[in-house]
Amino acid sequence: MNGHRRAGRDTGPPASKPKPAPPARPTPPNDGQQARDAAADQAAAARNAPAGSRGRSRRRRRRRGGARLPDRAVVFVGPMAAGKTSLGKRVARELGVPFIDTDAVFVRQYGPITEFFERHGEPEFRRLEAEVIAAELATGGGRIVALGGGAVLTESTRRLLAEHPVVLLMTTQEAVLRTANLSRRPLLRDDPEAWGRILEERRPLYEEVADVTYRTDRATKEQLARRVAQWARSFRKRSDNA
Ligand SMILES: Nc1ncnc2c1ncn2[C@@H]1O[C@H](COP(=O)(O)OP(=O)(O)OP(=O)(O)O)[C@@H](O)[C@H]1O
Ligand SMILES: O=C(O)C1=C[C@@H](O)[C@@H](O)[C@H](O)C1
Ligand SMILES: [Mg+2]
Repeated sequence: MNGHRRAGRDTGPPASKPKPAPPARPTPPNDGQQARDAAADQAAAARNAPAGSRGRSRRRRRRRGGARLPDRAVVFVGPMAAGKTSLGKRVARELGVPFIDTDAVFVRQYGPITEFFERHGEPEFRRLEAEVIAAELATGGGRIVALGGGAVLTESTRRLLAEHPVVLLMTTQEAVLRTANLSRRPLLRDDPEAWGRILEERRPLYEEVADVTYRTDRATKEQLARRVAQWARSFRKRSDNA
């Protein structure tokens, strides 16, 4: 599992694997790849099924009856501009649950993040960001919560994530520089190439908290939203089985 603490599909570290230039987005439908992705999603769901429910008949029954989203936040983490906000919104729509973006909650409470960084510095941002996240995760009910790119730096946040299904979104620096609006991201505004360096520093933390990884530079938002929604419906934390 390439260092993942819990089971899930890991499509591999994008920055360190030699690979052909990524296709221009949106990625054209690729039936072979889609079939492989669907099979991988089902395998991940089966691995995470509650103890005693891994037989084929139980899985079939669950598909027919429609698996339910866990009664808690499904959390999106990942590097800056990987797609946590835009994909999170789509997955929430797909599942019919609320979407919360903790960066947006922060902005409502404390003002624009770029200005906050300039006035108060990163440590104060992290302290308040962790408070915002803890408050959101304490709210029950099925929903999607997208975190800021650096939220996993805070240990108390990582501890809270152990109780939630966590989706790691990964992409490449090339894709980010092509698509993202860097002026809204204070850590990248003056040095866009810092994206890769920051990712390498944070990668172990992302992998520590993640239950599953999806690459957002290899499929359209629509394709990914369906896959992630399906995964979220069938995923159960190991602690749920006790
Ligand atoms: N397949 C995809 N999935 C998600 N986002 C994509 C995809 N393809 C392109 N994008 C684009 O990537 C950009 C970055 O997305 P977004 O703002 O959701 O990232 P983020 O992870 O929330 O970033 P931050 O860490 O700064 O909050 C957006 O312009 C989005 O439309
Ligand atoms: O990766 C980061 O450190 C950040 C990502 C954004 O989502 C914001 O939370 C903020 O700009 C910091
Ligand atoms: Mg975001």
